[in-house]
Amino acid sequence: MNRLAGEPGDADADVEAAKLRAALQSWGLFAVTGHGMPDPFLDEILAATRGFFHLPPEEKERYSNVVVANDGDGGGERFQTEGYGVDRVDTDEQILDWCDRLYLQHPAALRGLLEEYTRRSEQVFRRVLSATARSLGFGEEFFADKVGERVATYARFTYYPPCPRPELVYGLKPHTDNSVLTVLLLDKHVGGLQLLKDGRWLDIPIMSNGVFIAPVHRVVTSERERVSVVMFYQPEPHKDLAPSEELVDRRGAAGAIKAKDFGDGVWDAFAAGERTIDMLKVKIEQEEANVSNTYL
Ligand SMILES: O=C(O)CCC(=O)C(=O)O
Ligand SMILES: [Fe+2]
Repeated sequence: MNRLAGEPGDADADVEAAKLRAALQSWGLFAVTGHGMPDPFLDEILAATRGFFHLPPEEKERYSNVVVANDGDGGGERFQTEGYGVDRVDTDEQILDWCDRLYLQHPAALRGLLEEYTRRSEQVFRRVLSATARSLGFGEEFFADKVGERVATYARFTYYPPCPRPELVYGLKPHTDNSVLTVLLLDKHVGGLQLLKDGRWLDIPIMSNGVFIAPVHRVVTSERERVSVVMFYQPEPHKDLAPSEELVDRRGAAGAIKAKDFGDGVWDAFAAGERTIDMLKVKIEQEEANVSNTYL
């Protein structure tokens, strides 16, 4: 991490940025070292995560992502993105995942740790973002300006229970994340994360630090339990998502979509097992159709 920082024109930082670019273009994932977060601190986060998921079901249900529906229809239940439980199930055909999640709500035991982790991993995120811009020959603020000062950070804790038939079910089905960058804190003892590269699924070896992910990935189950803590970084909700003019020859048909609209739809893509980028293309086309209809 430290080597990525440098004044404009700093040759060492340029060399590191070029390595970063190569990693992002070929793999979309890399291990982060030198981030300054001590191992005991990261261990504590993983232990607290495991501790939460080991609580009796009735304790965890206090954070449930299924809540009473206040839709005036006389009761019923409704899924909300936040909270503890399995992901939303839309159809009988949907591929289910062998995991429990805790998203955006944080029990007291995790809160303090998460605040500290949020502060420190945002520094990692910002440094990588600047280096990414640098590696493409832009000023360090190039992407940071697009993301905004108050980056939206979503923390997700995932528990993969021991699975007696790992050959039958994924921990998490193949997907891409919808974040600018994802910082992933991996279980130190049990692997399972796999990455799709040139049509083949490759195991990501266990590393003691976080990694960043952009490509299609999935998690396989095993007979041992596993946890992970994921931080998704997204632009401020009012920001436009669009290809940077500097990065495309011609803007062509690609339009913009609000970061919020994109984020709101990501569950649909995940539940359907679709790539987020494909969904983004469809959304942009729809938005453009709506705009042109307005002017007809
Ligand atoms: O648990 C992992 O290693 C990956 C989790 C993940 O890909 C996600 O939550 O989007
Ligand atoms: Fe993911």
